[in-house]
Amino acid sequence: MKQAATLLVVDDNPDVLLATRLLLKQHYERVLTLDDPHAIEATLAEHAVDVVLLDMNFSRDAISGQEGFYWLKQIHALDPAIAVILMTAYSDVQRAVEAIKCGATDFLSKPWQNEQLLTTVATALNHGRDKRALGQVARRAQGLSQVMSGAVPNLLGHSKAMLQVFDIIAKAAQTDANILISGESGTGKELTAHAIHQQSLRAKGPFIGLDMGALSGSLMESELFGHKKGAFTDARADRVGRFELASGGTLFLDEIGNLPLEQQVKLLAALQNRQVTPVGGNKPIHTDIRLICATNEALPQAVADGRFRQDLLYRINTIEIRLPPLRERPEDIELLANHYLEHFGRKYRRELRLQPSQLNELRAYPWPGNVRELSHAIERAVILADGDRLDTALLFAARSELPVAAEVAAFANASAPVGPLLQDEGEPVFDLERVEHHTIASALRHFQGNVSHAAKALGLTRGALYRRMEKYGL
Ligand SMILES: Nc1ncnc2c1ncn2[C@@H]1O[C@H](COP(=O)(O)OP(=O)(O)OP(=O)(O)O)[C@@H](O)[C@H]1O
Repeated sequence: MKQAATLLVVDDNPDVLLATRLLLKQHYERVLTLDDPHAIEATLAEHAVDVVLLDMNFSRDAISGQEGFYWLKQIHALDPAIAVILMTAYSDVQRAVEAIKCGATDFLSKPWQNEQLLTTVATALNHGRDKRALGQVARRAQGLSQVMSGAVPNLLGHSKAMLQVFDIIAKAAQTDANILISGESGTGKELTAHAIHQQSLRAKGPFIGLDMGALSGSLMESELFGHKKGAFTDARADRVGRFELASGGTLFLDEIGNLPLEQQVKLLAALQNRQVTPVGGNKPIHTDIRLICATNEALPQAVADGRFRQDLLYRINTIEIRLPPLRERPEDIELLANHYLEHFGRKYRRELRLQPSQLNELRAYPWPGNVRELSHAIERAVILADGDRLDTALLFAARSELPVAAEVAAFANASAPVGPLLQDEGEPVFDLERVEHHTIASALRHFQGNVSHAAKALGLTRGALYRRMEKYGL
């Protein structure tokens, strides 16, 4: 049986090309030949070549062998993992050593025995594959260290609604089905995606996330599929895309509703064909991922509005998990609040307890920012607590800072001038930080805790808004 490999023979002697091709064709799936080394670049761009057999002497400079060295360097500049065997009729040990030092995998002197040629090609092929695999591991490791975060907290809850969620997670985790997680901001969609990955057969593989709310369309494409050096102005080196990084594991696409239509087509094709082509490249890369998407908007509505492709929605929502907002599961508040109290108590070395009346207030509050808001509220109250008691006012500090309706209305209408923030006595506030804090709180309140929408209205990326929310404890 022929081996799946592509070989390229470059020699300006047509007899050598014919003889080599006839011999190698019996053993390898594809054998390409070139009589002019200037065509090497175009050939390598078109085909994934594993081994090049390269003549050392072309007509320009028939005996020194320098031309062979020149083309060897050119090949490795295009793809350092290609195995190159140099061939010459003027063999000597000195040149063999030089060729290997310059990166050739092996050296072959003409005329050769067929057996000798086949053994050299087979060895070079293995060598090239090892080198390619090592390169991929190194590139993936580099990419992974950039996108993987640290330990992930557990998904907590004992309400009926959350028990149902845990049940779906356990069942879905055992399959490779695509999963769509929906829910308001801060309900734990990302945490749920981690939980699925950790319980799945891919748990030992990578978990790679990408927030579609934080990137522009073209950047998203390059992040998803990778890019080749020179594909666009800032592409100074090849970049591995998240699809490739997630191979063997899980790819988590947050805020999938923000993916522009043009990129939706490409994502659909990547999922259907199980391969991606980096931006500026032409060689598809096979991928093996489980896809989990998250959204805090109703995608069927986005489909009805013509903003989201129906075929893509069907492809990504084989299993749907809806995370209930915290206000629909007040039974979970005590568990979560005590969890965060202990967590932040340890972090800030404070021993604090919640009073039953405080718990009742926590249960009654609607938590538009869901679990994220609850955790921030507890963290702030722990930091600012006096003695061993939590101050109820501190727990709800964010609530008391929420803006009045008139300002929300002004904010909602972008064309209406928003007047200065007024203190109680009617004096304008010129403290930028306070104004920023107030405006962000207004936006979040107006969009009912939807971070993406608030970020868009504020002209910030979701990442930038989250950083400010952390800063102001929102
Ligand atoms: N059930 C839960 N148990 C413990 N922590 C939770 C739970 N749900 C959410 N959290 C915490 O709340 C915060 C927000 O969670 P996460 O980022 O998963 O929410 P999200 O729905 O993906 O939010 P967004 O849509 O804004 O990205 C995180 O700190 C997370 O650890």
